[in-house]
Amino acid sequence: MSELVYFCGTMDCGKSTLALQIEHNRSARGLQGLIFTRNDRAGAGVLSSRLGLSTKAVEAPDDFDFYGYVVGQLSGGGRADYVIADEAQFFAPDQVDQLARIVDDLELDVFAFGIATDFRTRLFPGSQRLVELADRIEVLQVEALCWCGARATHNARTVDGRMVVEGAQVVVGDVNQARGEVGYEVLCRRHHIRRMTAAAARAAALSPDVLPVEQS
Ligand SMILES: Nc1ncnc2c1ncn2[C@@H]1O[C@H](COP(=O)(O)OP(=O)(O)O)[C@@H](O)[C@H]1O
Ligand SMILES: Cc1cn([C@H]2C[C@H](O)[C@@H](COP(=O)(O)O)O2)c(=O)[nH]c1=O
Repeated sequence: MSELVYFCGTMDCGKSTLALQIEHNRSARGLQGLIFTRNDRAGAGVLSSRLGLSTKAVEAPDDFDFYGYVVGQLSGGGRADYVIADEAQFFAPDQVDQLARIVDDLELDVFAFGIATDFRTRLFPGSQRLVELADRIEVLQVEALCWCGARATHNARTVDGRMVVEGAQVVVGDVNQARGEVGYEVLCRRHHIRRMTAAAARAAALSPDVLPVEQS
């Protein structure tokens, strides 16, 4: 039975790496997949992982018809044994419906990868639809960690090093960005709610308010 599987986790937890591994293992056995992505940091038409691996992919903008594309491939004599879709949080809800239709009508497995929530802890529309429609939701095994050592469950956005909670939902970027740029940091819920990034925690630890009082 074919499945729509949604692999989700925070930024930097290994989703794209897993997508590349699934692709590698299946193509090593002679299967042929269709690989889609949207807004990968490495540029259009690329699925890339921070481990340095990447592969070519079909860029899927907002008006892209996943179902139509796969049907076009198959009816044109092409092969498609499975589908991989990275950065799925950026897909429109209708596009996630198309992915489900690929599973149900064309009987192909679809493996979708993406973060669930944005920098304000709100679900992306595409992620919400994946939660609603997926046969299976898999949370990645390798945990990204908050600076405090707890499992990171949320994505924070920083501007010039400070955590922000207002702004456009979509801003392509990365963790560990230089000062002055929009960046991201993964945090546990406790520290996301307190807006306590690693830099803020360091600053608080150095603050005179928390230094021990000298004994006279
Ligand atoms: N130099 C490194 N050595 C080992 N593992 C690394 C290194 N750099 C990144 N990684 C691993 O890659 C993960 C990020 O993988 P990636 O597929 O790019 O994440 P995602 O797609 O979820 O944002 C990190 O959590 C870490 O486990
Ligand atoms: C939290 C958050 C993230 N993004 C962007 C930043 C990155 O370009 C991607 C996530 O990619 P990754 O491979 O999972 O690291 O999403 C965004 O646009 N808005 C957000 O709120």
